[in-house]
Amino acid sequence: MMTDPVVIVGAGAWGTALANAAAQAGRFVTLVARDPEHAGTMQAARENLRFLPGAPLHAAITVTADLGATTAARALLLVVPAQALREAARGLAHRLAPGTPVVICAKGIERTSSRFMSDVVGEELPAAVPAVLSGPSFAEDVVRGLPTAVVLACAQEETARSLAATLTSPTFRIYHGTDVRGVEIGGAAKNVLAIACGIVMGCGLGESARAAMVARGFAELMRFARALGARPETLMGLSGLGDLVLTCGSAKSRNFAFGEALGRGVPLSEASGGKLAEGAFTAAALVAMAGRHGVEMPISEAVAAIVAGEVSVEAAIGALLNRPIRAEHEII
Ligand SMILES: NC(=O)C1=CN([C@@H]2O[C@H](COP(=O)(O)OP(=O)(O)OC[C@H]3O[C@@H](n4cnc5c(N)ncnc54)[C@H](O)[C@@H]3O)[C@@H](O)[C@H]2O)C=CC1
Ligand SMILES: O=C(CO)COP(=O)(O)O
Repeated sequence: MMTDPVVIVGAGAWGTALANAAAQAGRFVTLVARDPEHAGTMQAARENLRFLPGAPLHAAITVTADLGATTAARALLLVVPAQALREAARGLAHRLAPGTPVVICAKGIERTSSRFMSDVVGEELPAAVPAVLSGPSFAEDVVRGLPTAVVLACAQEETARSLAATLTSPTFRIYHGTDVRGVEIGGAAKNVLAIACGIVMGCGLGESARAAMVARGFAELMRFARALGARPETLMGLSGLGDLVLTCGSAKSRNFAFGEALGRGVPLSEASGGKLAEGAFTAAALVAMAGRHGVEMPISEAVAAIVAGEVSVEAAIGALLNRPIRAEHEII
């Protein structure tokens, strides 16, 4: 098992929840916030009042804004929004020891480059060992110690196993694997599909329509993953099916809530309520990548067009409902 300390960069909701989970697993944790004032308040209040109020920080967590703390990391978790991951990784170059595992916890695709998160880390931190953590897990549940299961993938199987063992606990169960691409595709695409499910519910189309959306969304996710060289069984696991079930079924998901607001007619500029809805940024990159690989993703395309303001919710739903009916096995 890897020795301490675990360093977490990004003190939002997920970084805070993961800090508590790692501390529960017996690790000493340094949580690095970008904003010194936020770090100081968290360290003093022993709570993340801004992003995850109501959950006390474990005593084994130290909060700081000093990136120098990352130099001692034996394992580093990168927990910033997907579109900020490159900047955050760049800030760590020249600090990390070669071979340091960097566990990417963001769920998205970089929209300016259409790059997956592991590729961004590969470009910015070429001496690090990239790993990806994903799966059905609301920060609010994890920080309270409710039972959760996620998956951690790294191309080096032994590193995946060791990282998972370092961070796992009876209530935060980390499975491990080597299919980095599959795990990151599941996390990125489910956010886009959760927006679609939110739209369905916000429009009042009903639970049956939502179930159809989950099943057809899963089918397009599988087509995409296969074309990108991921293993289908990865997407049938926690990152993929597991996370679709969670985020397409709960208004606690920020992506779902964003879609639901759009479905209720809230303007695009207000629909997120100031919260992070990763799928809104990832949708266009996902669809562009699918296009380059000749993969049809009609639901994701509809979401991308809606969030780009190119089509109304009503027109997008009408287009989906009027697609030709084909044999189901031809389109899975
Ligand atoms: N909240 C949740 O339940 C879960 C979130 N995630 C993923 O984790 C990622 C982060 O999400 P949350 O923590 O929930 O978002 P959040 O909005 O709660 O917090 C984001 C944090 O990142 C910081 N940040 C932004 N840009 C930065 C930069 N360049 N350098 C350093 N820090 C920076 C912000 O100051 C903030 O502390 C997202 O990709 C999300 O999909 C994954 C699983 C669960
Ligand atoms: O990824 C998550 C749960 O697995 C969190 O979902 P949201 O980002 O939609 O809130």
